[in-house]
Amino acid sequence: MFSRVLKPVAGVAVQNGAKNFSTTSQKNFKVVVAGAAGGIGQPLALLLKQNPLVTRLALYDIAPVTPGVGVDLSHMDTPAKVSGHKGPEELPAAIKDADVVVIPAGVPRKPGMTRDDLFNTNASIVRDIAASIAQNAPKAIVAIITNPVNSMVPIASEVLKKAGVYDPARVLGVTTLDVVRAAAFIGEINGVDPRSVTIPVIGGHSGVTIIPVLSQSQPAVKLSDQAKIKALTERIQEAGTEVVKAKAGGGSATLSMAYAGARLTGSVLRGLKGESNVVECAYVKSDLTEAAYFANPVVLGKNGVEKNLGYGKLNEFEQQLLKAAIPELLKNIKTGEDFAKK
Ligand SMILES: NC(=O)c1ccc[n+]([C@@H]2O[C@H](COP(=O)([O-])OP(=O)(O)OC[C@H]3O[C@@H](n4cnc5c(N)ncnc54)[C@H](O)[C@@H]3O)[C@@H](O)[C@H]2O)c1
Ligand SMILES: O=C(O)C[C@H](O)C(=O)O
Repeated sequence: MFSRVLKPVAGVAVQNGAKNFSTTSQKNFKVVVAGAAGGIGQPLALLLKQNPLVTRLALYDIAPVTPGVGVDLSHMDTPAKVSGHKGPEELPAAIKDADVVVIPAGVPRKPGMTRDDLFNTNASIVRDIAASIAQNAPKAIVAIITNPVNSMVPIASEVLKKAGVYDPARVLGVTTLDVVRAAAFIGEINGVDPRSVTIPVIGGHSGVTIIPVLSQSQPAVKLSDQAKIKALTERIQEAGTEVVKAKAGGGSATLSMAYAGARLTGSVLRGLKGESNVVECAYVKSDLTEAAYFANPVVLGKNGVEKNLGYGKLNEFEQQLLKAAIPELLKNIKTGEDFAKK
């Protein structure tokens, strides 16, 4: 049953994405943050305001503070022109002619909840934003942070399909935080700068669907026995829950997510501007496994996902992780597709 799942794809070299923003802007890009007043949205907007590739930054949220967040950011002495848009009636103006729409809109977890528990609230939020993208910026690259990512990407894809504007190269689920965490933990173990660590994290973005491919880490992870490899794998899979527990009812990861979201958005923009070899892990439409959406390294280019690099050779332990992930992914994807087809 998993023959396609286990088929290794040619060796994958992952570079560590947009660690440095380009200093010369060759094109003007409009970036929208949908959910801009939230725990992720505000620091994400703060980081994007500093990216010289962003010339227009539109902030959208239903929260009354949103225009004020826009005014606040507009006082920064960086080139991006900022606009704040509050409430559904202002959504079209926010989205209009966007090159990239990043979506962190929706509720976060509290202790004891799974990401799937957020589905009922967040599904319609992502559906409605996707519908506006279909109407107002059908060519935009859509980067979805909202959980559960495994189901939200299928929802947005189905909405865009229904509107006749779906391009699988332009819809990404943001799994960058898993890569960032894996690099942070490996850096600590190896005693090196985590920014020098390259590590693919594949599959999806929840529990067992998060598969850090530790055998492909560069430099190699300095862990001798399999029990420690297993423990590190589980820590990466449960890192979101580690933050949820530590915040004790105050939400989930926001600052590290904003950092990861700004990195992914920066990489998308570098690809759009024509830079070559921009590689990030992302959850995208895929035919590598039985799951219709799957995360692994992709090359980002002028039209979004230019090339899917696959997931390379997995060792036996990682193949078992993949086997465990696929049924969960299939279930999550079906939940999203069924909702969008209602
Ligand atoms: N992909 C990842 O790795 C990752 C990491 C962390 C968090 N998340 C997810 O990101 C989402 C946001 O987390 P947060 O901590 O920023 O939450 P938050 O509650 O602090 O912010 C969410 C924002 O969304 C806004 N919002 C709600 N409904 C909206 C709508 N219909 N249109 C526009 N905006 C709307 C809220 O007003 C709020 O400002 C959650 O679903 C969380 O689980 C994903
Ligand atoms: O854990 C969460 O609910 C938020 C996010 O998906 C994360 O990985 O931090």
